[in-house]
Amino acid sequence: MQTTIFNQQQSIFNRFIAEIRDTSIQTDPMRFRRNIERMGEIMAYEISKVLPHEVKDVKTPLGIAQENVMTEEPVIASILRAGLPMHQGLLNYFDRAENAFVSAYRKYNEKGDFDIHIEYISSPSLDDKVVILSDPMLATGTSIELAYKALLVKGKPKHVHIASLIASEAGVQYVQNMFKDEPVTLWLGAVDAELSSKSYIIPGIGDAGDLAYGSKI
Ligand SMILES: O=P(O)(O)OC[C@H]1O[C@H](OP(=O)(O)OP(=O)(O)O)[C@H](O)[C@@H]1O
Ligand SMILES: O=c1cc[nH]c(=O)[nH]1
Ligand SMILES: [Mg+2]
Repeated sequence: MQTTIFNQQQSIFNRFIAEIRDTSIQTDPMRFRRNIERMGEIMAYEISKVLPHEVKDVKTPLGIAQENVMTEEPVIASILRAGLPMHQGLLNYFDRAENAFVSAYRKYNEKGDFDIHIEYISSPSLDDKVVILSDPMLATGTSIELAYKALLVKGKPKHVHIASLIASEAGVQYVQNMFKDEPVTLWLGAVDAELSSKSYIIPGIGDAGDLAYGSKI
């Protein structure tokens, strides 16, 4: 499966990743959300390079220009709630995209184990569409898996681009294995080595949803 890991190259993207990890900067939730949005924008730009393009005539006030432009818009599908700022970043560039949202949250029991619950889905038809499935965190990979399966009720995409900012090695392997026979491309900001006993990414960033929107009860 084609997998791009952004922080393996030098770019301004790495400063944004560093800032969302940094506890002294995480105290500013607006900066946290905006950094995630900015990384969504950069990912949109990189993903756009592999989407179908065609040379079109463009009428200017002084003549005809030929430009190689995208011929179809993706559907941006994001996992609530931490996916919201990244969704906005992707949508800032793919501004004519259709949009889908899936809720997925970890419901913990007394033992500290959790199940992932999907209770909400809102999506256009996905039949034969290019879908960007976005979630800033890919820890075990279960949220991506369940969100994708829930979205299939809305149709079978022709290609899925999975976009995550921080992933764990185990989560990447899980997703690569799950989608090994499917037309899926992975776009990752950084891949961290470990998962904690509570399935948090180490060193990771902590809880992305809480950092963006505050703790929940
Ligand atoms: O790969 P996984 O092990 O499934 O973990 C990743 C998921 O965890 C986070 O959501 P969370 O459940 O914390 O919900 P939230 O966005 O509402 O905080 C994150 O945004 C992913 O959706
Ligand atoms: O490290 C993690 C794992 C899941 N969800 C998060 O927000 N962070
Ligand atoms: Mg969370």
